Order: sequence, then structure tokens, then C-alpha cells
Amino acid sequence: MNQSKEQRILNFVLQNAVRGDPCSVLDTIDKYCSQKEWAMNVGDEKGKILDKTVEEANPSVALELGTYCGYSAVRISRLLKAGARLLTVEFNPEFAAIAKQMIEFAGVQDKVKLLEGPSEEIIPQLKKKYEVDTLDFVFLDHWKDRYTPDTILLQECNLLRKGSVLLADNVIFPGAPDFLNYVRKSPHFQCTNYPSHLEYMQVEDAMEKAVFLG
Ligand SMILES: O=C(NC/C=C/[C@H]1O[C@@H](n2cnc3cncnc32)[C@H](O)[C@@H]1O)c1cc([N+](=O)[O-])cc(O)c1O
Ligand SMILES: [Mg+2]
Repeated sequence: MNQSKEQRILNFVLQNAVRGDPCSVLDTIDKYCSQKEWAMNVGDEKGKILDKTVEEANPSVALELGTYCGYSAVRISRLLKAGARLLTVEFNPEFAAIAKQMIEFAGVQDKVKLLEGPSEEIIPQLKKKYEVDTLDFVFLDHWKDRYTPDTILLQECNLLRKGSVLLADNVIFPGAPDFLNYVRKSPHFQCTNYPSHLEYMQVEDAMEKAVFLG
């Protein structure tokens, strides 16, 4: 059975990155995906916007929707203060297995909990099963038509507090028009747009930050 692209990315990291060094893992994934095979990691240009937003939020509890190969889980968790944690949600078992190995190789496994399953099932379990009070930071990077329903679900589950920061990838390409419309029209969010480019390409993209106002 020939390997998947995601398996090839992981193998390239295992053979070329420095174990326990998150930056080395990120650089190695970016090298592979810009030179060999494109993949939907947030990448370095948008990754720098993600870094700044995470540093500014300095979250104790962060949530990521759509782990994929674990690139942004490594990127976010490398910035977390001692004792802080990232919960990352992935429903594809093959991707979850790859991400788990990526996270462990990077040495950030103590800060990251990978939750396998669909976000619409996991989000309502966060308080009781995963002992979450409220979320300080949420990175949305899963199917684009899930951004809005999951943002509504987070509110219904009382997982957001005044100042919770949502950051959404791909609001231009592939696009999340209903999400932009929802958060920009809602009196409960203060929005900021960060123009950028699609990972590894010269295509316009952007990230949207939406701060919950309570
Ligand atoms: O489609 C994109 N991302 C979707 C990401 C999907 C990832 O999140 C998981 N997932 C989805 N709903 C889920 C619900 N619950 C849990 N995991 C879930 C999928 O199993 C996949 O691992 C995308 C596409 C491009 N592009 O250029 O085409 C660029 C990007 O940066 C992208 O993020
Ligand atoms: Mg994305």
C-alpha cells in the first residue's frame, strides 16, 4: 500500500529535523511542503501572525480545531507558558496518528492533548470530560463550513469569556464567507483582519481575529 502524503511529511521530519526542537520541526515541514509536496499547514507567513496572536493572548487553555499533521499544534504549544495546555481536535484517525508522532518528536507532548473525534461532539465535552472552564484562545483551521456552527456551539457551551480570542485561517482562500459575515455582524465580537498569502503559494489569503466581548 503506498504511503500517504502526510506519512511522507512525517518521515521527512523524522529523518531531517532535530528531535525535541519545535522550530526545527516547523522549518522542516515548511521546507518539504514548499519544495516537494504542497500541504495545508498554516505555513510560516501566516504562522508568524498566529505566533503574535498567541503571544498577545498568552493563553492558559487553548483549543485548535483541525490538527491535520500537527504543524500548528507544534507552532502554538512552543509558545505556551509553563502549565498552559493546547487541546487539538482531529477526526481523521490517520491524520491524528501522524500528528501525535509529530507532536512527540517536537517534544511538546506535555503541553498538547490531541482529542480524536468531530469538533461538534468534542466541544460539548470540554467542560466535564476535559476539565475546561473557559477557553483563552481558539485557532479555527478545520473544514471552512464548520467555522460558524462551531463558533456558535462554543458560545452555547459557555466556553468563551470576555476577551477570549478566536483566530481563523483561510478566510480568503479557500474562504469562510459565512464566518466573516457572522463575526463581523455580531455585537459579541470585535474583529481584525490580517491579510497574508496561502501557505507556500502567491495566492491572497487572510486570517481573521475575533475577540469575544461577553
Ligand atoms: O481545507 C482546508 N482545511 C481543512 C482542514 C481539515 C483538517 O481538519 C480535520 N477536520 C475537519 N473538520 C473537522 C471537524 N472535527 C475534527 N476535525 C476536523 C480534517 O480531518 C483535516 O485534518 C484548507 C485548504 C487549503 N487550500 O488551499 O485548499 C488551505 C488551508 O490552509 C486549509 O486549512
Ligand atoms: Mg488552513
